[in-house]
Amino acid sequence: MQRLDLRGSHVDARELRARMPRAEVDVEAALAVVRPVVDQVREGGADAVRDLGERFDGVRVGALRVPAEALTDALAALDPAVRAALEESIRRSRLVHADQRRTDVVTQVVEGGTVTERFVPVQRVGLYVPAGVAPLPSSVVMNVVPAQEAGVESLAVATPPRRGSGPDAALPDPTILAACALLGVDEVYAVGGAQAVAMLALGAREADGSQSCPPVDLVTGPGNIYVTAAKRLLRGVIGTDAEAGPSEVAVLADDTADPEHVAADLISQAEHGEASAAVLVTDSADLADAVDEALARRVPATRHGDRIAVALAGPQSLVVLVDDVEAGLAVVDAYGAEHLEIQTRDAVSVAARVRNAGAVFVGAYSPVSLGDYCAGSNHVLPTGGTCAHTAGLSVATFLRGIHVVEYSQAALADVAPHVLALSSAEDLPAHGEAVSARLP
Ligand SMILES: NC(=O)c1ccc[n+]([C@@H]2O[C@H](COP(=O)([O-])OP(=O)(O)OC[C@H]3O[C@@H](n4cnc5c(N)ncnc54)[C@H](O)[C@@H]3O)[C@@H](O)[C@H]2O)c1
Ligand SMILES: N[C@H](CO)Cc1c[nH]c[nH+]1
Repeated sequence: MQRLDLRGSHVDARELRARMPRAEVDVEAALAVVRPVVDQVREGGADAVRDLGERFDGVRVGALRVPAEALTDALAALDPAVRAALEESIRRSRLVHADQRRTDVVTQVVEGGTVTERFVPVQRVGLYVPAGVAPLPSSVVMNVVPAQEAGVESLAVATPPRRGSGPDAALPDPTILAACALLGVDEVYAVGGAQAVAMLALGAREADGSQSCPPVDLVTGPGNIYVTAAKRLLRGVIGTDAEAGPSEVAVLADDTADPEHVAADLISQAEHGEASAAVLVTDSADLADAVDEALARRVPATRHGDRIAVALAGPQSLVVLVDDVEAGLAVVDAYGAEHLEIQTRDAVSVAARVRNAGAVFVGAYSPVSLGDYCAGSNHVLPTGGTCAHTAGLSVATFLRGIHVVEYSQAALADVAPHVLALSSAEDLPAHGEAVSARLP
């Protein structure tokens, strides 16, 4: 990996941010691809979705919605070890997400005047599950469990169809289907990429006028640049979660870290694809050298070594040398990684001081891939530095807090002079008149 040596230099947060590279993800170019895709789905409905699937996934899907038997067959055929793993992942995820449920909050503002924040689930949501480079059944769990725990009534999963011409071609990956079945999800569409986001957002009708996919209110889930660009383009028509694009890991480590662990963790996220980012921030040049040596050994030996090597050699991946862990904290905060590992002395207190990260993994035995599958935490996390303003997927993503205001006449009369003063300050007297009309 390339090196950035910040030792001895005092760089402020803004400059640090500018010097920490990201993958060269050209969202503008992706938007140019995605805009006509969205227009085509808007105008052509279900047939347009089929045409786009044929173009981008190399397979023409008949029924966009996966038949119920395909879901039950996939579950019946699921490898028992994978089934047990998915069940454990679901169980842990439910524990964490059930604790995120919100109860209504009633605030007595004055005698006779209350404001209640009532948490209401989004009615219908679309959950995107990636399957381009690799099918991600774990992303079914990460999308569906928080939506279910929030109490969402209607949820639809969209995921790309498989290429080829065998009996299962044009159906999604069978483990993804089995995960949906395990979670009781029966509305699954064999549609991927930007056309999936457009179909979920706009709905898709068949040529005979029947509704193939009713539109949703919110689309969540990770995906590649086209999925991300479509979510950005359709925001407003639908709500969206964070931009969960190409995976990233940053490791803040000192000389107590095990270089084999660090190398294995950097490789694990680089495995997602050539645009993935792996960053090591350390005050130990010896550790940096040992990690480089471990990478040189491990990358060629692992199954997806080719794409990992591209990701690690890319401008988005690097080793940053700093004076001490304090300076390292400033670097990782400026970078704002999707996943941040703390492998230092006193990792718990270092982790407690992190301000920007999608999720933080503390100490030697909390590798990022534990969070990908079975920690109980959510793996749909903000990338590209968007953790500075947006959190990863949780029950809160699927809830809206609605304020319910209830004042008595006396409580209204009490505050009326203030309302009248503000309405006249804003030159909106009718606002004030709506209050005075109620008072004797
Ligand atoms: N941040 C997170 O929380 C998180 C979690 C899991 C995965 N991820 C990321 O999600 C991404 C998944 O991407 P993926 O590609 O494997 O799967 P994907 O399902 O997101 O994308 C595949 C789809 O992209 C469309 N597509 C492919 N090439 C296209 C082109 N040239 N023009 C238009 N559309 C095209 C196709 O329709 C295909 O079905 C990875 O980058 C991974 O790192 C992120
Ligand atoms: N690392 C991904 C989040 O960036 C999540 C994932 C799914 N499968 C494996 N990993």
